[in-house]
Amino acid sequence: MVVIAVDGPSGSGKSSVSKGVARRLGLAYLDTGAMYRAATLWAMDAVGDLADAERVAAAVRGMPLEMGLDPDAPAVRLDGRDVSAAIRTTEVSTEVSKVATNLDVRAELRRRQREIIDVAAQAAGIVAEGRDITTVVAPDADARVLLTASEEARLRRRSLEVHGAADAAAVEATRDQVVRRDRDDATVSQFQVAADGVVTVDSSDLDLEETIEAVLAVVAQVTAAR
Ligand SMILES: Nc1ncnc2c1ncn2[C@@H]1O[C@H](COP(=O)(O)OP(=O)(O)OP(=O)(O)O)[C@@H](O)[C@H]1O
Ligand SMILES: Nc1ccn([C@H]2C[C@H](O)[C@@H](COP(=O)(O)O)O2)c(=O)n1
Repeated sequence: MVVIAVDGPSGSGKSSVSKGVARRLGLAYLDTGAMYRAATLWAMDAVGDLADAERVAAAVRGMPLEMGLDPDAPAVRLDGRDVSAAIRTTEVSTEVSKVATNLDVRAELRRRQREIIDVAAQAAGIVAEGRDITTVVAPDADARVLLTASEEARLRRRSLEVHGAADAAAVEATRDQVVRRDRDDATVSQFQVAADGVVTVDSSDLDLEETIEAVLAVVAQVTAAR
């Protein structure tokens, strides 16, 4: 019965590290960014114009979303259809901040995220990751971590993931998905500086396994101190 909250900027490693921590501790895993991506896909189909804040929020309130919580297969379903791949396209990545900065959408997704976390907390527990989990969605989580990495490291990682290379051209092609998106998202969430009681883990010079170990060490330390 443990709740672990992880926030951080794009490419800091939140998803990979949170899944690793959930696996190691036998916990559920919630990718809240995937919920914003699913909302974007749903609103693109249902509304079209993502600048129409009221219609987008109404569509999201009616969105039939199911979040898989298995860290080995966190499937995302919309109206029964597996959209795990469809929510990761460049189009959704480019548009998602328009939906994530809609305050009525945030209120609806926050309500759903809290419900999922509350149910999971009655069982083994959960690792939930995103931009506002440590500060807004689950500020009472047992362990709260801000996962950071230098802009250079984050651009290199995302570039390797998307383009299979980290040369200057590939890094430039990735910049919008990392730097511009963080700038837009930071207008509604605080994920660049740790809030009070949130422990920062800087993964710039760590590999994935070392980062998972560093987060597990924070969890062990803060839960032992309770
Ligand atoms: N410590 C690390 N060292 C090297 N590569 C890493 C590390 N952490 C994550 N990565 C790699 O960086 C890429 C981005 O990681 P991930 O998708 O987990 O980041 P994220 O913070 O969830 O990003 P976003 O918020 O944009 O979805 C992945 O290819 C992942 O394997
Ligand atoms: N708690 C959250 C989670 C995500 N977002 C926004 C920020 C991103 O642009 C988008 C997709 O997230 P990603 O899959 O890249 O982690 O969703 C947010 O505002 N709050």
